[in-house]
Amino acid sequence: MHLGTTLTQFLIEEQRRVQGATGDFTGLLNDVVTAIKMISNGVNHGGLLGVLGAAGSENVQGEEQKKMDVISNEIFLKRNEWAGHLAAMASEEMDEPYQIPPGNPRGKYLLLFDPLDGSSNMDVNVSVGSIFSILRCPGDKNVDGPTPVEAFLQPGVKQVCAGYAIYGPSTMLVLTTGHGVNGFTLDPNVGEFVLTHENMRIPEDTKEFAINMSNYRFWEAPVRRYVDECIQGKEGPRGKDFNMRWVASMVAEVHRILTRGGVFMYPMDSKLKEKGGKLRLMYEANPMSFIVEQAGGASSTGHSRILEIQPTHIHQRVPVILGSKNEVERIVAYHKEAAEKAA
Ligand SMILES: O=P(O)(O)OC[C@H]1O[C@](O)(COP(=O)(O)O)[C@@H](O)[C@@H]1O
Ligand SMILES: [Mg+2]
Ligand SMILES: [Mg+2]
Repeated sequence: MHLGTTLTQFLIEEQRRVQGATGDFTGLLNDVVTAIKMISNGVNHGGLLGVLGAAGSENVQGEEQKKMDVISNEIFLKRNEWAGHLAAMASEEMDEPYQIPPGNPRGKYLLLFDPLDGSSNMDVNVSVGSIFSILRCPGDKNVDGPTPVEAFLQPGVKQVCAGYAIYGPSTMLVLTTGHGVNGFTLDPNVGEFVLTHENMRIPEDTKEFAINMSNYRFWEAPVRRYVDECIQGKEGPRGKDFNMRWVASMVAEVHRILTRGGVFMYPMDSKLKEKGGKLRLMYEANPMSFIVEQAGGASSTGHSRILEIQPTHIHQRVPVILGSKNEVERIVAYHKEAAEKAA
């Protein structure tokens, strides 16, 4: 594959390498990509299309929905419900799994998505994104009746594909099917994603961290220790100065980490304890962890590898610490030391 390859070409080539591929997966990704192009168009036009501001509703998580959250969710559903690739879908914006409408063909895959990530950034014209994860649906696709929630409850290691789109100065799509990570940039004049970032790798070391510092007083001791050591800079135990970033859009943070390294944390804290964390396992943490690991990085809750968590709920939340491998391993070691001391 060479730079300049279109995403369509890339997908067909990749499927050729998989013996017995039916073209189903390529068809599914094409529909996901069409949804992403439509959302990109809406995000880019912003105020011109009247898509800024609140929708006046709340999602299943009790969070205020932005107009563009609702529109993006609808686009994902409509682009993916008709072609017969999917058994069902699950979204951040919907309480229950979305069933393929009666009369439409059903397929063997499950699609999970956060249709618009970082949507609080929409109104201030800062980067937002979409995140998706594809799983195989267990069982027989021709069985009548709705796909049960249990079909979705598979650990992240079972993902067939994960990706995100970032709607920034340019629109990019970054994805993995378990053979490394590749980035494509949307050429708006042609309407095609073109391979621009081949085999993306995360440097193992970094001098940059991302965390919402306003939660400092709620954090657990190992995270405080890590951040305290970073901000002591050259004079502290790390012996080097660190930089900090917080975009409040996980897609933007992960994209920066894939581009130049770094560590991103939305850790457990005392006010999130009851919920289990801030970020959602199945359509935020799992797809991002798959991408990060495929790029040579690491991803953990602080105590365990995110991709190995057995989900119990489609909207389950988890603490997330991901990025440059050596830094994530250091934070995990701090958690282990603290747990051993407490025991
Ligand atoms: O409000 P905070 O604490 O800055 O949280 C920001 C985090 O919440 C999220 O925006 C959650 O995503 P949604 O916009 O999809 O709810 C993450 O992308 C981001 O990392
Ligand atoms: Mg999100
Ligand atoms: Mg969202």
